[in-house]
Formats: sequence, C-alpha cells, structure tokens
Amino acid sequence: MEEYVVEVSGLSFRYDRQNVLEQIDLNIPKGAFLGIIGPNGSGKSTLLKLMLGLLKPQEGEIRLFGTPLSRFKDWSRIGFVSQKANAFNTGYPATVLEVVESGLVKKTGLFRFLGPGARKEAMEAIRSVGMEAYAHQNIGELSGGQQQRVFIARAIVSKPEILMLDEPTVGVDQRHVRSFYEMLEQLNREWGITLILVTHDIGAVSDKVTHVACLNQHLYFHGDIHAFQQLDEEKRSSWYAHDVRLLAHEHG
Ligand SMILES: Nc1ncnc2c1ncn2[C@@H]1O[C@H](COP(=O)(O)OP(=O)(O)OP(=O)(O)O)[C@@H](O)[C@H]1O
Repeated sequence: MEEYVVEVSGLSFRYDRQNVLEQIDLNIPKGAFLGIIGPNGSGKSTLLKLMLGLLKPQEGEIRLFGTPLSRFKDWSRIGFVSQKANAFNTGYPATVLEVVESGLVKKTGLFRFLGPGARKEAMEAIRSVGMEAYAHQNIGELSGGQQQRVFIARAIVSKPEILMLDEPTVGVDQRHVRSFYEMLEQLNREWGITLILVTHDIGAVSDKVTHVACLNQHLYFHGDIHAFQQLDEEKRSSWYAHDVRLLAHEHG
C-alpha cells in the first residue's frame, strides 16, 4: 500500500466569512514531487499554512506522517521555503555558509555548539543547490535566484523528509527558472525529499513534477502527472475561468 506523508481530509477553511478552501481531500505519497497549481487567490498558500499548522481549519483534519497535526511535534522533518527573494540587502553581514549552518540550529538547539560535522553538512547542502562557488560570499551580494537557492540549502541542511515551497521562483530571473526547477527535481530524486511546490506556472514544472493538485477553493483534480496531461483542455480551463493562460502554455 502506498505510504502517505501528508493526509488531508474533509478540510474547509475560511478567513472571517470568506470561504477559501472547501472539502479538500488530498493524500501526498512519500517521495512525490507535487505541484499545487491555481490562479491568484485560489487558496494555495492557505493550504500550505494549514499543513504547517500556522492556521487551524474550521473543518476536517490533516495528518503528517500519520499523526494528527494537533499532536505533531517533529517539525525538523519538515522544511519550508517561502517567497523570499531580495530578502537581504547588500550589506547583510553573513556568508552563504553561515546562513546554511544556521539551518542546523533548530536541530542542535540555539546555544549549543555546532560541531565540526556542521560545516561538512552545510557544504553538502550548498553543493546540492549548485552554490559551492559562493560559499564564502556575503549573501546580500547574490541575486534573488541565488539567494533563494541558499534558502533551500538552509531548509534541507537538517535533512527534512518534506520540503514545502511557496512560489519559490518569485524574483528569480526568468532565464534561471528552468535550472532552478532542475535543481528541485534533483533534490527530489537524489535526496528522496518529498516536495510540495505551490506555483502559478504548471508550464515550467510539468516535466518535473510527479503529481499535480489543481486548486480553486475546491480541489478539482489530484493525481499523477500522466493522468493530468491526459485531461481534456476544455475541462481544465473551466476550473480556472479567469486564468486560462495557466493551462494554455503548459505545452510551450
Ligand atoms: N490573512 C488573511 N486574512 C483574510 N483573507 C486572506 C488572508 N490571507 C489570504 N486571504 C484571502 O484568502 C484567499 C486565498 O489566499 P491565498 O493566499 O491562499 O491564495 P493563493 O492561491 O496562494 O494566491 P496567490 O497565488 O495570489 O499567492 C484570497 O482571497 C485572499 O485574499
């Protein structure tokens, strides 16, 4: 039987009186690279926040590794990268290596000494995002896309089993988006990390993700990428009446 690392069942959420998510059922298999797609305001970020326990649903349940969120404590198994482009100005006094090492602090405890293994683990994470040439450079001197790679290295240095990413290519130069997704694909395949990626742009990731979830308040589709690609274009467009572009350039 397939092992699920995240199980969402009967989930509904509203801010004040605005319904944002309705009756979402979504199981995410271990080792998947899931793309959660949908137009602006369709509830993608809200769903991630619910999975991270930052918001509480009015209805339904989320389980992480089989444990209901209300009892889940093992947050080191989960990494999160948000839209953080341009978060550091050029004067920020920390090197790439130091930023990535700081990702080990939550594992080790704030004032505990980071042992000699820490540097090796940090370098390994930096290499896996293709940033080894910049390890000793100040993070503020890097481009938005390079900084985002460093944030991913910081998120994976503690070896999480799930990595959640909310529109991580915002601020990444268009020319580098493709290699950015290739790097994610490599993390999924080589490190075996389950990736949950929120994105507008299925076109850029349709040859990378293994599964797709189409959200627009309701979950219109969830399945593997092959089943998604076989869906009727007209049907898919009808879920996103206001954002046909999202689907139209998928084959571009
Ligand atoms: N803190 C909040 N309080 C009230 N309403 C909110 C809040 N955050 C989001 N919303 C509303 O909830 C809806 C879903 O927002 P959400 O950010 O989850 O969508 P999204 O699919 O991630 O959108 P985008 O692609 O634009 O980031 C939107 O209508 C938004 O205005």
